[in-house]
Amino acid sequence: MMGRGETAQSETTLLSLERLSRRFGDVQALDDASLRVRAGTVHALLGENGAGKTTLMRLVFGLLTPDGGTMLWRGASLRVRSPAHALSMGIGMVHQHFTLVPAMTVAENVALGGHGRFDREAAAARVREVGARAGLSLDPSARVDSLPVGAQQRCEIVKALARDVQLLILDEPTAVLAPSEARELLAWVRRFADAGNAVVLITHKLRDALAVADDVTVLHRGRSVLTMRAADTTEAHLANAMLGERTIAAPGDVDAETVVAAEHAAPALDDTAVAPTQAPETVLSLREVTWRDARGVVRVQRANMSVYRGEIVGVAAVEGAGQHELLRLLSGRLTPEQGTVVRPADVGFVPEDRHRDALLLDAPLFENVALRGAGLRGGRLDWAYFRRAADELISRFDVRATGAAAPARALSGGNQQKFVLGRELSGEPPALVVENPSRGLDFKATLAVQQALRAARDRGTAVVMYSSDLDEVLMLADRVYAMHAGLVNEVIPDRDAVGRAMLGTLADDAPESLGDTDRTPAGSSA
Ligand SMILES: Nc1ncnc2c1ncn2[C@@H]1O[C@H](COP(=O)(O)OP(=O)(O)OP(=O)(O)O)[C@@H](O)[C@H]1O
Repeated sequence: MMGRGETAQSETTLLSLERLSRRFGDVQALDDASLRVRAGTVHALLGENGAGKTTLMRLVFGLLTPDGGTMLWRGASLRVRSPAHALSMGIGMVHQHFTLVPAMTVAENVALGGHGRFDREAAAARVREVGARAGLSLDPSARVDSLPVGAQQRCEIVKALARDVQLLILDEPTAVLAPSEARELLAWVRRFADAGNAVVLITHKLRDALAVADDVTVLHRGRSVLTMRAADTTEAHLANAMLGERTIAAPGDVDAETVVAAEHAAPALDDTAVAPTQAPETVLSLREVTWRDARGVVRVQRANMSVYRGEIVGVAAVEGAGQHELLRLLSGRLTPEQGTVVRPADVGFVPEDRHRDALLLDAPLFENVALRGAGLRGGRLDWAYFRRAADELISRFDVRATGAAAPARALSGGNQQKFVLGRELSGEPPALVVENPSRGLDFKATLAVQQALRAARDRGTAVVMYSSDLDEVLMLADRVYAMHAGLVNEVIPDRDAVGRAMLGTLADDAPESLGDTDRTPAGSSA
């Protein structure tokens, strides 16, 4: 079955995709896409939002069939009927949106889709065994919905490994992770490949790609435009390939150097912001706000916070510190158990899980536009207006979609994110709360989103943004609140101080702590 090159393991081609094509209605999602994955390697698959990366890997995992082209697995023709079939051949995939059953335990999820009767002890033992072998620790009896996102991802990976996969496809795995978790995951990816397996890593982080991958392939509008050894290329080169032939930047376009500069941008305070001359106008505020989850655990404890007109307030926290709940209290998605929330009727909100919380996937885009502010409207809906608004949003935010009538499901992950952000910004709400706003976006879209947030701030919107990437918080925020174990404190926007406050190691009386009392914005004379 194997190719003739198996003497040197790294020369054995596990998966070979030749000139694949796939169309959805009017959209040619793939057109001449090729990829060769060698055993023992990590292969980074790069490309702009909507370039066709996920579609290509769905062909391999049996979720879609190609219109044309050839797929080979260990040198033999590959026809995949279903994900179960792919798994039985040794091909696994972890999606951008997890497919675990939240109310079931880790062991139950891992056993799901296997054969024979469910044996709790055997399933738990299997999770422990696979986890130990891979160095991915997991409690088999934990319910998935009680796990932080990093552990949910380990569960997805262990689920694939329990089926003895040799090729693991990871679709933007680090997008949901905190930087330390991302480093751990990439180190694991390297070890898994070194053991003779292979990984296809879809990522928007060029630095990660170059750090961990042996080979890289760049897709542009459904075509492979570059394949090389990672050691022979640079971020600027890859960025150019991702932007296609437009290497000379058009006015307002982003060039590769800007991209690299953006990726390496040192966290800096935005000292160009105009200092307000009058007393700042509070748009959002929390006073002694406490919130408890269904199990009685205090997630937000006596929080005090003020957000003024025309500023970006950054929230910095490690996973599970209560930031998820804090953002929902600020945007009116949760009601406090104690304390007072003051907010305008209209608060734009971009939740991190756009699939679950922000979109009706099977509804057309114009109906998804109408979701915004639906609770505030009475009476008839002006559909012609929503169609026009959807068209405008598609062009303004560079959403790649066939039009306002396309269902949200037909958009690539990054384009869904751009659409949701554009929708929440439309109508210029007085306040905007965003959670991981650039998750899943390519570098060009990330810069565009950061620009859009700054522009909203400059128009007077009170913006609250949380990002699991601390550098992004520091780069965008005028003021920073750090959260640790449900406690909210304003901290000077300095990397070390914020980092320590996130870990709960910053004492209240430390000079960097601004305590939990309100401050006027920096530079204010009030
Ligand atoms: N089920 C579908 N129906 C219609 N169009 C689709 C469908 N799935 C994907 N597409 C289209 O195919 C193109 C490629 O999408 P794909 O999800 O593969 O991109 P991607 O490179 O993974 O993007 P991202 O980085 O944003 O996740 C996009 O234009 C998308 O709108």
